[in-house]
Amino acid sequence: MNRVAPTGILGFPVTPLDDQDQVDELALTHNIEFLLDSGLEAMFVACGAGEYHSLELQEYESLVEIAKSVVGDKVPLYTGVGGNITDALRKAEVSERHGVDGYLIMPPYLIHGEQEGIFQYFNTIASHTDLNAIVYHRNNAVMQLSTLERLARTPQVVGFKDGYGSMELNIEFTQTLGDRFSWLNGMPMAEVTMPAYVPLGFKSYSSAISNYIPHISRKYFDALLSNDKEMVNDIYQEVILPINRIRRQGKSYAISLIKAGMEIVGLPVNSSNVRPPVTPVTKEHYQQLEEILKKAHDKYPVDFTKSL
Ligand SMILES: O=C([O-])C(=O)C[C@H](O)[C@@H](O)C(=O)[O-]
Repeated sequence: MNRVAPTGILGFPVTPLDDQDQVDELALTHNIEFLLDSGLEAMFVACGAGEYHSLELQEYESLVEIAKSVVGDKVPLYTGVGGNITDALRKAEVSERHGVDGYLIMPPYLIHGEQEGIFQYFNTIASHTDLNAIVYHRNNAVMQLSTLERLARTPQVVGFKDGYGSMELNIEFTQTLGDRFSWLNGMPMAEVTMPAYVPLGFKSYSSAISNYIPHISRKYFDALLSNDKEMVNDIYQEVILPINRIRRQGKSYAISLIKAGMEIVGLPVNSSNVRPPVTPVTKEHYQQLEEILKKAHDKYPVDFTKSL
């Protein structure tokens, strides 16, 4: 097992649902192919953006199976596990059976734990299979350094994904644990905070907007890495900030705004089809996103150039 977490722009495909609330498998295949063709460096299926919270085991398994058949060995494939720990262990087994590279361990369901409990939660799931594991640091799974240091002794744990946003903790972690982990930015619309994360050694991020404008995510990340401040600023002002202003206005826009963006650019997703408590984007926000994307495509037409 290659004990290295993926770096670069990480794709988090949504789970397309049809009008009968069934997973639209053809659409999922198409969308993953689109992300691969756009040069994303890894695929994370059935995670937050993939409506993990609402998937039953059979649906989960078919998502993993489809993703594996499309992704093959082209890029690393990760799944989401977490929530209810018993359920997470079953999903970890499914992931292993289908030969994926690893899983992202999302926070426990609802309950808050002490640091010992958070350690046990992550460690139990990470050591349950031989797959790589990335721990998702956010909400009710916020760690102190000593907890992360303990997890560093578990070989399966290859990555730390921050969705909490404490720069103090991030600096403490990266300074102390350095190369032991790959550091992933998993903040809401991670492009927004990536300029602050790159200097700390975060070499990758989960990108919601890469589901519909992957070429702009790429241009932005390349500009960040090459210190092209003008390009970073242009894309920030023209695309990232305006989309994020909409994103902040909807509690479930981490999912439904992605589906809206995909529908607007012509990908096979019905943005009204989401599962509660997620709600679709309002008409007003949908139209605002349409305008932003139109301008963005005029200024940054699609090209499939992968960074070297
Ligand atoms: O678990 C997940 O789906 C993610 O972390 C990806 C999201 O797109 C996240 O980066 C966000 O909320 O923008």
